[in-house]
Amino acid sequence: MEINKNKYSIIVPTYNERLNIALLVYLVFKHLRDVDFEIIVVDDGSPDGTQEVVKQLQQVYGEDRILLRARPRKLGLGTAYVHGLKHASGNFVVIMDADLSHHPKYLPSFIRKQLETGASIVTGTRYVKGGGVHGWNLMRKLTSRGANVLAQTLLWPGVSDLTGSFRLYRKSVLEDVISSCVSKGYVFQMEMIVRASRKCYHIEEVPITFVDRVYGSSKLGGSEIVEYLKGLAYLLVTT
Ligand SMILES: Nc1nc2c(ncn2[C@@H]2O[C@H](COP(=O)(O)OP(=O)(O)O[C@H]3O[C@H](CO)[C@@H](O)[C@H](O)[C@@H]3O)[C@@H](O)[C@H]2O)c(=O)[nH]1
Ligand SMILES: [Mg+2]
Repeated sequence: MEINKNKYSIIVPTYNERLNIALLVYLVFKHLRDVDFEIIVVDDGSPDGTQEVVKQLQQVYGEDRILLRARPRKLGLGTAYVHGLKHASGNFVVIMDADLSHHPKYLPSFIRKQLETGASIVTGTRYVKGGGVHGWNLMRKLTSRGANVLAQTLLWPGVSDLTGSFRLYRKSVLEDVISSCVSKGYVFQMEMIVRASRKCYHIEEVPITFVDRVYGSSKLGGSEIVEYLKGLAYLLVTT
């Protein structure tokens, strides 16, 4: 097999993920053995001491492998990615959640898919054969499905999972797409992929199973849903 000379910057936004972050880091190292990567944790001043755990992980794995790029307070998921990206030294960037809903075991399939196809974006999808969701209640399932069906019908971007955030990007592409995004919260995932599709970037998908978190709770609230609907309307008129 050809040697993979790419470097992958894995951006992990955290807000109160003290109980998850160490396991996540351990699993990333376990599943990415022959790959050059760094993990960039963007913590928004978590009151639970997430940053203390990250500092301990830096002692174990090295400050060149685990980067802590904190912000003073909770400033939203979309802007956390923008912040992490500024510090990324890889030519590819992976974005994933800290709470193990995005399992690091899928990382090799994202990388393989990109190498095989030369895609600019590989997005994890729950909504094709081989993918799925575990552990969500009916309300949350309906919210996710509804959000996807709505955006799918109105914006037809040609991607099956618009709101998922487990993705691999060519860094230059992420920089380009991110600079045209206006949303700050969860709606960001949808805006990103719609804009990328409008810009005709090569997007591939890999199936993933999203398993609901064991520790802590979701930060997705009602206000995020309102923001999502606003974002959808905005994209509808502007793209
Ligand atoms: N730095 C930072 N991190 C945040 C913030 N809000 C959430 N996070 C982090 O972002 C990740 C996802 O947050 P969750 O609260 O666990 O989201 P979820 O409800 O499980 O939603 C997931 O699935 C959605 C699709 O159904 C996705 O849209 C969403 O991005 C996420 O992957 C976690 O690592 C969490 O700590 C924030 O304001 N700032
Ligand atoms: Mg989660």
